[in-house]
Amino acid sequence: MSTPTPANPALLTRRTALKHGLAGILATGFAPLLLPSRLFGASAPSNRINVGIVGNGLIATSHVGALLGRDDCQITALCDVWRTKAEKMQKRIQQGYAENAGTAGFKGVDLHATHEELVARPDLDVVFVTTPDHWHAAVSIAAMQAGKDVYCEKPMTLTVREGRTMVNIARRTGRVLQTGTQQRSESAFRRAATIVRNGWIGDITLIRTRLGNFPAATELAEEPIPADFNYDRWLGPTPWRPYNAQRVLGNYGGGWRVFLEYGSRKNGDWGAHHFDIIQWALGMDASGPVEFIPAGFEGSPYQTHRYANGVTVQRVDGNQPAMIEFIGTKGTVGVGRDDYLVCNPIALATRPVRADEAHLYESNDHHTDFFNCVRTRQRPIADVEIGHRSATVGHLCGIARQLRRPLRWDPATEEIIGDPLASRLLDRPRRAPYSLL
Ligand SMILES: NC(=O)C1=CN([C@@H]2O[C@H](COP(=O)(O)OP(=O)(O)OC[C@H]3O[C@@H](n4cnc5c(N)ncnc54)[C@H](OP(=O)(O)O)[C@@H]3O)[C@@H](O)[C@H]2O)C=CC1
Ligand SMILES: O=C1CO[C@H](CO)[C@@H](O)[C@@H]1O
Repeated sequence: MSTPTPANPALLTRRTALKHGLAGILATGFAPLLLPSRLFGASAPSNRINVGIVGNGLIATSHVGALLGRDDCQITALCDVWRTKAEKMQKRIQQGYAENAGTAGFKGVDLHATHEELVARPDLDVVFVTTPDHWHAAVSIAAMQAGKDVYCEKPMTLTVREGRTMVNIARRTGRVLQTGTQQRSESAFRRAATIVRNGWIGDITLIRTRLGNFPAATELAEEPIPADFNYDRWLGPTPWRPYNAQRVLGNYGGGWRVFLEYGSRKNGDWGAHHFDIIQWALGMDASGPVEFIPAGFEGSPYQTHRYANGVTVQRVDGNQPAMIEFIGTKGTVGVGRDDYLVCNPIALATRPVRADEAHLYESNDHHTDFFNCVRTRQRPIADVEIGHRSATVGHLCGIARQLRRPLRWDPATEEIIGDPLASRLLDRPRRAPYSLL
C-alpha cells in the first residue's frame, strides 16, 4: 500500500521490516542487480494490500478470480471451517500467482482454522467476509477491532441490531467497510438511480421489484459430520441442529439459504441488492421506510413497504422483465443486471446530468472502489451505514412476514412502533460461546 494509515500499526511494522531488510541487501552492493524493478514500483509486494478471506464458497471463488488479476493486492491468508475447502482454494491461489508474472515476491497463502486467528495476523490489511450471513457481523467486528478494513458480503447482517453495532465500531475504529452490494458499481443501476433522484420521471407512484422464491425449509435427517469439518463453528451463534449436508450447502437455489437461521431467505438474498438500489434512488441511504406489510394481509398479494412520503415498494416475484421497475408520474425506468435499462421516455437513458442536478457517487468496479478507499480512508460506495440500512429493509420485511402483520418503523430511532413482540425480533439469541463482540 502506498498510503499507510496511522491507525494500522500492522502495515507500518511490515513496511519497516521490509525497509530494514532492503537496507541489509543494499549493503552487500548486489541489490541493483538482484532486485526486479517492480519491487520498488506501485505494485511492489510491500505496496500491495494484503487480503485475508474468511469463507471459501461460491462468492469467494468469484472474488478470488477477480483479485488474482489485480496487482494492487495479494491474498495471503484463508480461513474456513472445512479444511478440504480451504486447501482447494489455497491451491488455486498459489497456482494463480505462480502463473502471474506480476506478483513476484508472493510468499504463499496460509490457512487458519478460525477467523480470530486470521484477523490477529499483523501483516493483513483487509478481510473479505464471505461466510453465510449468520457470521458476517461477528467476523467483520473482530476484523475491524483488529485494525483491518473489511469487505463484507451482503446482506451485511443477520439482524437489525447487529448493523448499528457494526456502524458504531467502524466509526470508532476508523475502519473502511464495503458491503458486497456490487450493483451500486454497475452503470445501469447508477443511471436508474440518477433518473429517479433527479425527478426525471416525476413523482414516484410505485416501485416493483422481483426477488424470486426459495423452496420451503424442511426437516433433514441427521448425517455423520465429515471428519475435517468444524460443524459447531459453522453453526456458530445459531441454534444447534443435527448435521445434514444440505443444511450447510452453498447453493443459489437452496442449501443454507432456505433456512431463516442463516439468512433472511429472498428478502436478504436478493432484497439486499434491490432494496439497496431503491434506497439509493430515493435518497434514503441514512434512513428507510416507515411501514412494512406482509403478502396476504387484507387480501394484498404483494409484500409491500412504504416510505414516509408515500412511495410504495411491492415485491412482485417473477411478474416483470426488470429486476426493479420505478413508475413515476412522467415516465418509468426498468433496471437489471447485464446492463438492462429500459426508460420511458427513452431519451432518459442518455440525458446529460446538469451541474445543478444530483450526481451520484460513481464507481465502476466494487473492488477498485474498496481498495481506493482503503488507501484514501474515504467512505466507499456501499459504506457500512448504507449496508446496514439496506439490510434492515429486508429484515423488517421478514419480521412482518413471520408475524403475519404490518409493522410501523421509525428509521430515526430504529425502533418498531408499538409492537413489543416484533421488537424482540430485531436481534436474535446467540448460542454460547459465539458472542457478537
Ligand atoms: N454479492 C453477491 O452477488 C453475492 C453474495 N453472496 C453472499 O456471500 C455469502 C456467502 O455465500 P456463498 O458463497 O454462496 O456461500 P457458501 O456456503 O458457498 O460459502 C460460504 C463459505 O463460508 C464457510 N464458512 C461458514 N462459516 C464459517 C466460519 N465461521 N469461518 C470460516 N468459514 C466459514 C463455508 O464453509 P463450508 O464449506 O464448510 O460450508 C463456506 O466455505 C452470503 O452471505 C451470500 O449472501 C453470495 C453470492 C453472490
Ligand atoms: O447475491 C446474490 C445474487 O445472486 C445469487 C443468485 O444468482 C444469489 O443467491 C446471491 O446471494
